Amino acid sequence: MNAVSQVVALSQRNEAIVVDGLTRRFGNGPAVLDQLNLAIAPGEFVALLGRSGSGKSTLLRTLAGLDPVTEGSVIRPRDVSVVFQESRLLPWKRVWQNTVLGLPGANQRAHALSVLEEVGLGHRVDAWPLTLSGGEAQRAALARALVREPAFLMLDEPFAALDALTRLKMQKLISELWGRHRCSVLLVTHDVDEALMLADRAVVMEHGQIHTDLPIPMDRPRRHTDPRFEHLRRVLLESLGVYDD
Ligand SMILES: Nc1ncnc2c1ncn2[C@@H]1O[C@H](COP(=O)(O)OP(=O)(O)OP(=O)(O)O)[C@@H](O)[C@H]1O
Repeated sequence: MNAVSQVVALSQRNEAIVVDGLTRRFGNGPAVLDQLNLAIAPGEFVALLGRSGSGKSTLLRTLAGLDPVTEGSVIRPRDVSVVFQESRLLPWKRVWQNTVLGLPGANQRAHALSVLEEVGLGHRVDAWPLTLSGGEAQRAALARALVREPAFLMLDEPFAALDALTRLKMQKLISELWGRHRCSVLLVTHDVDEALMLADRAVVMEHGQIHTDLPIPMDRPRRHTDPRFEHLRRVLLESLGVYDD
């Protein structure tokens, strides 16, 4: 069985993500996603890059079921969570209440506490969202995503608004959480180094399609000093058109 049929077979057990010939248009405009194909294996970490306006967020929103499909098909697990650039916490609910919002079942607070502890926010469980720092708010958003134990976690530039040091800490946290939960991850990022530090594969979008699909065969934990890092960075920057003109 080849790799694609393996992924298709797994998708029939609701564990993989398979995007087949996906097209998305807004009104009569050009296709933002143009017969796009992408497969993500269970537990795989994929970084999605591309120039501004190349359709990354549209792809993610479509995968999350937030945007309709014009043509083609999307197969994905039922349990998905999305973390956006801004935390989207409800300001009138405490952090722990935000974390378990909408979840059924008893022991909600204990459940929230354990996941908030896991993301390093155990000391802020009763805080109001507006009193959190940017990094803390994104930790809370991650806790809210993880508490649902998603089979597929989508991250849309979750660290873009954070300062450089907080961003590095959050990358480390994501790497640890993924190591523990082993869900499939799609991370939208503009940051080539972030993709190389975290992902198994980096895919680059262009003209509504996947233009580059680059495996990142480096052991974890990764170091910027790994000699393969510089080579992969150059390949990715080239595919993003950084060296054009
Ligand atoms: N609701 C909408 N109505 C009309 N056009 C839209 C809508 N949402 C997105 N688009 C268009 O689709 C294209 C892709 O947008 P998208 O936000 O997916 O790009 P992106 O790669 O995520 O960009 P960025 O990196 O700047 O966030 C853009 O040309 C955008 O104007």
